[in-house]
Amino acid sequence: MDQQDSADRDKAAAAAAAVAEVEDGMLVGLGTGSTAAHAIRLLAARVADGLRITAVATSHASAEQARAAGIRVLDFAQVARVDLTIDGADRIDPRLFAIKGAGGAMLREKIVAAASDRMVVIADGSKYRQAIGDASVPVEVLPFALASVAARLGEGAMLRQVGRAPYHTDNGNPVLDWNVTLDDPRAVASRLDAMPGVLGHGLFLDQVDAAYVAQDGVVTRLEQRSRSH
Ligand SMILES: O=C[C@H](O)[C@H](O)[C@H](O)COP(=O)(O)O
Repeated sequence: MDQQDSADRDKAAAAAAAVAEVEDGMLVGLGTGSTAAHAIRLLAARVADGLRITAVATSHASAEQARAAGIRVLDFAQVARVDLTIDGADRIDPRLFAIKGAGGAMLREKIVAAASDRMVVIADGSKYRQAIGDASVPVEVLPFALASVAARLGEGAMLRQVGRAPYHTDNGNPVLDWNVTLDDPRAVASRLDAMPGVLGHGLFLDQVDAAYVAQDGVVTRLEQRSRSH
């Protein structure tokens, strides 16, 4: 088995562990990305077997996948609370600090995570580090503020592109991938949170309640002991 197959198997194993937490009657938040796609597939299989749930999605792609697989997806704009959200991450560490947004969904993901009683990250072992820090931080910016925010972030900020065109999120906004030192993630997050024109970013420092990380088929659960939403 090549490395990609084994990472994909680990993504599926982590997803299965999280999907096992879903109970009848729950409103489930569906994350975005290749690992979350496994969770949606496995959840749909449980729905086909009789599990009764509703869901909200953090991206158009996840909503489409879920609906096509038979999951009832509500409009999140009408939803105040979510029971359990299952989502991927680009980096996760033992503090349950995460970097998200390689797929551009971090703003909706953070909004849904903040509305969730429990937010669980699922990841293969390649995402796990002793401390987050070697991935750039995606920053979603109001188009009006693009140049001014890029100037404030400095040389480390690169406009995300698809081919030669600027990438746009599901919200219609551009993304700056910011290569920044993360010795003090809270200071970096506070700086971004306070910057006019920044709509959201991929540093998740207070949202993750638990993580399932799978390496070579072995799933490890990391649990945040005290988290108040
Ligand atoms: O914007 C995308 C999300 O934050 C994803 O959950 C994250 O990038 C992980 O994606 P994947 O499971 O495909 O590695």
